Amino acid sequence: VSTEDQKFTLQEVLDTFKICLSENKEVLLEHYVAGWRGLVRFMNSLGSVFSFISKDAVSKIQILVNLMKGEGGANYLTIQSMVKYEMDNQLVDLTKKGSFPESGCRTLLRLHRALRWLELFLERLRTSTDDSKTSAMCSEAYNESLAQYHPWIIRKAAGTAFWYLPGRAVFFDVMNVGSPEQVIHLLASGPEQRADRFGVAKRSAGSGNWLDMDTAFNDTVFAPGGTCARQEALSR
Ligand SMILES: CCCCCCCC/C=C\CCCCCCCC(=O)N[C@@H](COP(=O)(O)O)[C@H](O)/C=C/CCCCCCCCCCCCC
Repeated sequence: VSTEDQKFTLQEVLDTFKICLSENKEVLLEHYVAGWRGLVRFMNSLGSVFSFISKDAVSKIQILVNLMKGEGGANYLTIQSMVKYEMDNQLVDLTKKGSFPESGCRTLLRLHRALRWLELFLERLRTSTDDSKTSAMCSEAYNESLAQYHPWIIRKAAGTAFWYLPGRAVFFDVMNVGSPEQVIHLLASGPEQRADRFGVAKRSAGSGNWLDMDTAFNDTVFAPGGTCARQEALSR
């Protein structure tokens, strides 16, 4: 049995995100990428109807891996060093069809927004009941997060794929953490604990969500002032 085929648990994936955070509170890209690989394995185990979604995640993971392994790899140890390097060297595309569609900043922001969807979805799963519909939970979480960044055609395709999601019991099963009660217990840790778990905690008091990368970018990476414009540009 190859490593790829071995059973994996949600706990392991969450732990991988947890160790993203270095002692000096920087986010280690290597572990962030490893966490994403775990999520892709979950997605792949849910059926081929989601392959267009996992393919996009995989290609974005690959962009980060290529940057980490490339000539400038030393600059891609942490999110903070990556953003500094790309901003200092004008490697970030600031227009919709810019020169750097595969910048680390742009790519990571998109992946990180997807983690916001996951946060919202897992919270719904935690508070759901036996007869709750995963398609509705998924769709609500999507509409509250990623949908605002996606064009109509992607929203439509995502909405269609959600109808093919397995039921709540299957989700609990693939998490591989034990009984439904144990799953709920795992998911029950408060937002602050989850922040640590995913390793991308908010940095400043008063900011919003634990996975609000836009805030994290603001607080930790971009120089004070003028940050909104830069974020806007990255969002395109
Ligand atoms: C045991 C827990 C179960 C959960 C298992 C799933 C875990 C996976 C976590 C997240 C998956 C979402 C990955 C999607 C990345 C999307 C990044 C993105 O926004 N890409 C778009 C923009 O990119 P650029 O064109 O600007 O480069 C791109 O256009 C998107 C293309 C694909 C469609 C994305 C639809 C997203 C749906 C999110 C819900 C995922 C449901 C997965 C099924 C469980």
